Amino acid sequence: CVLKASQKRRPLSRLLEQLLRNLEKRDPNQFFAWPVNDNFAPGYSTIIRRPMDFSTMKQKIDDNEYRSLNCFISDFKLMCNNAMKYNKTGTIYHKAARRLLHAGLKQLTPQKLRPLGDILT
Ligand SMILES: COc1ccc(C(=O)NC2CCC2)cc1-c1cc(C(C)=O)n2cccnc12
Repeated sequence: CVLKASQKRRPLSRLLEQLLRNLEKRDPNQFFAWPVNDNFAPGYSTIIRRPMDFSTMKQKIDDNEYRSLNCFISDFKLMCNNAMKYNKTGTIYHKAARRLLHAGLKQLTPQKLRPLGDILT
């Protein structure tokens, strides 16, 4: 059947949605699913200038804000680094962020992405 214009997704958007779903699986506690709330993280919005979370990344995909895979990867790194900056070493959030960053970047290596073909060029 012919896809309606609204259903037509850019190849990059379809790829990024797939990558996002795989990254979200590495966050079973959903610590990174939504923006961090200052009520649960005192002073968060003064310490972290550029907050990022998976729901915001999903919105940016839907709004076609990512011009490249690298921009997407930068937001993923920003999200993890924010958590390692705000939360002290040894906390569940710092450990979760380090684990998520490590596992996520392994999924985003050129070797893993090359099979996806020329979408990335
Ligand atoms: C969307 O953010 C969250 C959502 C849920 C939870 C959560 O379920 N925390 C329970 C585990 C012990 C309390 C924590 C967070 C959370 C993430 C973070 C991050 C990512 O820094 N955070 C920092 C301080 C306090 N809470 C959090």
